[in-house]
Amino acid sequence: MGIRLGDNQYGKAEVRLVHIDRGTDVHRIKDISVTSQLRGDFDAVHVEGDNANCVPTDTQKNTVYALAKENNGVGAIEDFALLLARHFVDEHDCVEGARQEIEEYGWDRIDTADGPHDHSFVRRGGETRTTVVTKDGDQEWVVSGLDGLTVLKSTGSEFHGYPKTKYTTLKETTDRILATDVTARWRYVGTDGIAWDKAYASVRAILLETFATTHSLALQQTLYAMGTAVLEAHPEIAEVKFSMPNNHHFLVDLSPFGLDNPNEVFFAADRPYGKIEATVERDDAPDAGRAWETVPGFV
Ligand SMILES: O=c1[nH]c(=O)c2[nH]c(=O)[nH]c2[nH]1
Repeated sequence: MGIRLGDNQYGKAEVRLVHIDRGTDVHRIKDISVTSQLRGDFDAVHVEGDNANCVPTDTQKNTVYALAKENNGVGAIEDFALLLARHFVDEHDCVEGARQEIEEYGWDRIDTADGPHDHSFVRRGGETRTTVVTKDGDQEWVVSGLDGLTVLKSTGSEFHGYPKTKYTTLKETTDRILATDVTARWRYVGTDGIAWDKAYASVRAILLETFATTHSLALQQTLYAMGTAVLEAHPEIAEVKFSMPNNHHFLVDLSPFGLDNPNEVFFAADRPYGKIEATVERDDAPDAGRAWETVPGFV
């Protein structure tokens, strides 16, 4: 009987780190969650319980904190994830690759009567910035993105012309609310010379601008327009993946109360919701390699 260990990776998940830059009295805060995973020659620990090659997950956690200090802070999460991945692969012969995932939670300065406060902050909405660095030997891939970018337009959205069957009840509309929570992931080509923070701010702004200014005939069309606008402005990005709920707003029937309701009062349903997912990609994009992998072989 032949049984062997297949694909595997291990590490510490959701290492929460807050770094305060106290360089001046105007402090800066960075708030992240790091999930470190190592890949390599780990047969012995799985098969025999021989830990000689098993870099403890506790050490991986400590490394996250120590490198934040030695690096004088986190910087762009893409740079910090690359730093961690390179550190683990360089430090241990048995570590052949790594997957370093970072989520970043934004904080804004509290606006006081005397202006933005030096060292008091308020969490920025439900939005999260993300990155995943995958390293395999000398090869590196960076996939960045955002979760929870909640947007709504109160007009400028239609939906009609779809097939009708005996089960169709949906009314065609030329004026509806369009609302979604954008989850987006974009794959960078290479890692050198990319101004990660600038690129992130630009992609986010393009997503918002395009959502706002596209007259929508379907959420699918809006999604495609958003991805196209990102790729047109960013040659260093090869593809963008989206997952976007269609957060339905149903017009409430107020006729029992003798009231008409010309697109003013809505029931905001939380479920079920449409779930619209697509990749917008360049037809000449370089191969994605292992960029989208979670566990190799599991995708
Ligand atoms: O933008 C939309 N796309 C759909 O696929 C769909 N399906 C649906 O019922 N409403 C909508 N709206």
